[in-house]
Amino acid sequence: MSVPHITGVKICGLTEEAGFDACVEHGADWIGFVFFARSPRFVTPQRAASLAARGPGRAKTVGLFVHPQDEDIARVLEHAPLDILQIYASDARAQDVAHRFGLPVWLSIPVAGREELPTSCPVQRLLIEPRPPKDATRPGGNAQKLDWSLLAGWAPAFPWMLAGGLRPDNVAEAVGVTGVPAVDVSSGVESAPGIKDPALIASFVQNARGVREG
Ligand SMILES: O=C(O)c1ccccc1NCC(=O)[C@H](O)[C@H](O)COP(=O)(O)O
Repeated sequence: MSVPHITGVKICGLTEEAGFDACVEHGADWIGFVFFARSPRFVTPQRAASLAARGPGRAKTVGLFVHPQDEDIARVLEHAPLDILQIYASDARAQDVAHRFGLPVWLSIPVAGREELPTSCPVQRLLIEPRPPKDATRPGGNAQKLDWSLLAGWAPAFPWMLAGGLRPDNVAEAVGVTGVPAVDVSSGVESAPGIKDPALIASFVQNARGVREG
């Protein structure tokens, strides 16, 4: 008998209580805080700490950093209890961060074609997402969808996650087409940039998981 595999769900870019509480209530696996100042989802380390203190339930907290210096990460960790560091950086820098901070590191990999899919994982998990538009002001969180057909039949031996343009109404198809073990969403569960909608969070988690449950 095969054991049902449940899709992991990360909700990224929490800034306020209602959204945070909805992630906990609906059983998100990971809750992300964005420490990139030019993002509408930016939170201070103190704000992230105060949200996390509400009790993340079974969820783990993920801190997102863009090409961080060690001091940037250390300053956040002084206040906010992060379980995982998600970074935009080179493979070597990501490994360096993992060694320095002793925390699992997830590395974002922008992809535009099948030839860019990674063949190995230098850290604990890779986040596969689309390359940002040329005029983007941030490398992720742009509600831009990857061509999922690039991932059909891709079955790496390492942990990975799909991000970019996912929404409650397309996540089941994304999981079905790609077979991805975990998904990441930000814009698709927002009522306005930086403001999460609890009802969209509920639907997203349910639809992401529905593909493989039951
Ligand atoms: O969200 C941001 O503002 C952001 C800023 C800088 C780097 C990354 C950022 N977001 C990354 C993510 O939240 C995830 O990759 C997300 O699932 C994809 O975003 P979206 O397409 O908005 O769902």
